[in-house]
Amino acid sequence: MSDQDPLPPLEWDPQGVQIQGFSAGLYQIEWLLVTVVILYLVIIGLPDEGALGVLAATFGYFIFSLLASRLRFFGERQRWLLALHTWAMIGFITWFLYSTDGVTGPLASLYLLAVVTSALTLGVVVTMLEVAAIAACQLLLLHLLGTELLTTANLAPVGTSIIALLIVGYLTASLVHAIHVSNRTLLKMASRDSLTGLYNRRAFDDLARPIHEMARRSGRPYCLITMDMDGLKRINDTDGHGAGDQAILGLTEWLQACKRSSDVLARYGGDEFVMLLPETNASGGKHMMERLIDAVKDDKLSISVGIASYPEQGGSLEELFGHADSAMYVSKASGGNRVSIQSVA
Ligand SMILES: Nc1nc2c(ncn2[C@@H]2O[C@H](COP(=O)(O)OP(=O)(O)OP(=O)(O)O)[C@@H](O)[C@H]2O)c(=O)[nH]1
Repeated sequence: MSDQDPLPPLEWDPQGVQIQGFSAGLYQIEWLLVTVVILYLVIIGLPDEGALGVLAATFGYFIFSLLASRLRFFGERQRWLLALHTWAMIGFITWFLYSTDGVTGPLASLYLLAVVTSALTLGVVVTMLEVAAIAACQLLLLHLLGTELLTTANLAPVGTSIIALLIVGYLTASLVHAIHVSNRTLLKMASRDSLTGLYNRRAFDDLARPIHEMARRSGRPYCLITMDMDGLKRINDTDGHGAGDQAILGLTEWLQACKRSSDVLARYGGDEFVMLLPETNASGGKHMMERLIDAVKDDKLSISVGIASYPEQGGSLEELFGHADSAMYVSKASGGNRVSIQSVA
């Protein structure tokens, strides 16, 4: 979908929503980091050398966090912006350790904040890469502080803390992944019809609302179509429920074949389907449904269709549903297998 496309995404994006929700709390983690650092400086005192650098880095990091939370970077739900925050965290902690107590001091555990932030939002691979970056930073610190690198006494504490970060990062990211998987399954169960795999009524209502709002703001039309299969009860009664299911699945296939990717299709109830066609007026929707009725005849399927379009036939979704349903009943009462548009006085 291009940037100019007026339509909202037609798929729910649980991970995106989760990232957006997490971002609201991210600045609290960053301010916690700044608070711990300030407390440390107040209690232990500024280092003899490089005090100005420590203060400047702390102030700079505070401003970065403040601006990032104010600018609402995360409105775009971009993961790389979250990654940028964790890299800034790692950079700031490394600089602080360099200027104060060195690699193995108590503040080295602050790296945990970056690892947990990453594990909660960016996945196992990125988290492991960040732990590797922290290991590199710690080795660089040892080197810069003039410590002999290749001695067990110096490498052991760094190695131990890196292993701890690896375990915490891996376990947290794996658990979050498992939660994403189960969320996706739950979302699918809650939003899809089990027979056809189409959106159910609840999902359709959720997806239709932003399209309506978008059309209202842009003044562009959209078309709401309600459909009801003709004679499904007779198919069930004469050929069995399995044949009825096949008829529903057959119609679903035809509907999916004729719709555009931006159209939203749902099974609204037993033998009722509903479709929303963005950027389409009533006559566009009518042409499409007449072609469909013609095509499904070959499969001995028959449907009654009602159409209402925004803004011609109503200013709200509820009104449009009312008009489309009335039109559909007109089609049904006229013998079915036809399309009707209710004229609005
Ligand atoms: N096989 C099958 N039948 C279903 C399903 N959901 C609803 N039905 C049946 O579909 C039938 C719908 O009946 P009606 O509303 O009278 O619709 P119809 O038989 O198509 O009659 P008209 O709408 O008047 O043309 C009912 O008998 C329902 O039990 C389903 O998932 N599978």
